[in-house]
Amino acid sequence: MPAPADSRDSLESFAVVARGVEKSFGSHKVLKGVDLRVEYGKVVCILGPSGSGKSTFLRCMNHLERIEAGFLRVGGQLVGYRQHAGKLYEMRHSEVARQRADIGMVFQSFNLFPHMTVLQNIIEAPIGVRGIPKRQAIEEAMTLLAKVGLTAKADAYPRTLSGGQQQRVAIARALAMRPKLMLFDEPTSALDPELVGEVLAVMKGLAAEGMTMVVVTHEMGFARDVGDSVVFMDGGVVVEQGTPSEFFDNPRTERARAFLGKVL
Ligand SMILES: Nc1ncnc2c1ncn2[C@@H]1O[C@H](COP(=O)(O)OP(=O)(O)OP(=O)(O)O)[C@@H](O)[C@H]1O
Repeated sequence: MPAPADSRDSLESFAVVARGVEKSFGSHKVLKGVDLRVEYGKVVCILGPSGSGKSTFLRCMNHLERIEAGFLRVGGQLVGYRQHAGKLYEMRHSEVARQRADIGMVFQSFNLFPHMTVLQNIIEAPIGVRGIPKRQAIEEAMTLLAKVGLTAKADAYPRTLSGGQQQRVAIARALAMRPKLMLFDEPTSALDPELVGEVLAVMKGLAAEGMTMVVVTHEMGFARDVGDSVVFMDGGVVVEQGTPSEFFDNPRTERARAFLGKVL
């Protein structure tokens, strides 16, 4: 059970505050006390070797994984837990759903509904979860499709789209919920190399608009060019956090130097 929140970290000025987050799968401790702060309007890129716990940590941010120690706040609210009379209680499913509505998530594998058109994929949650009138949801979806360059594909089914197009739809679908925070879990890892650029360009546009973004990525160029800060994870902890130039040009730890030596 996570420890009760520390009042110093309940600052609303941070989009995300994590302190001492721990998570195990069986006897395998994957997160061993992760600390992180993300300011509103910033792009934080999480880098690190395979198996270092990056995706697990990201999934904790919207309670897709339940943390076991430490605490995690998004938008000033504890993720997945409610505090009452000094005790913590895990949220009911409906409360978690309400909390997740403010947090957009884009996965490596797109996860579009195959039996729905692009437009239906985008309007489903705004109508069903947010209660937005259908006409308005369609108008907003078309604006988002224009933003990701896919106006012409509104009536297409996902299977007829390239991976890059499907991922751009997935981004539009997440944005349709008007999230305050966007989480990206290796959004280009499943794409053919020639399709990576179109997805990164959409993400770069979002960053320029001031969207708060946490991005787990193996795209070092994106982290360097678009990230406001880079978080380097290894062995279930944050080993370094700094500006991209601090990290890429002057890594402080041997572990970061070894990682960069392999990926650059
Ligand atoms: N649901 C799960 N059940 C059991 N083990 C898991 C589960 N999810 C992740 N793991 C394990 O936790 C460890 C960290 O996985 P995670 O996906 O967070 O790493 P990562 O840093 O994102 O790696 P990659 O860059 O390869 O995606 C790995 O050893 C993985 O096998």
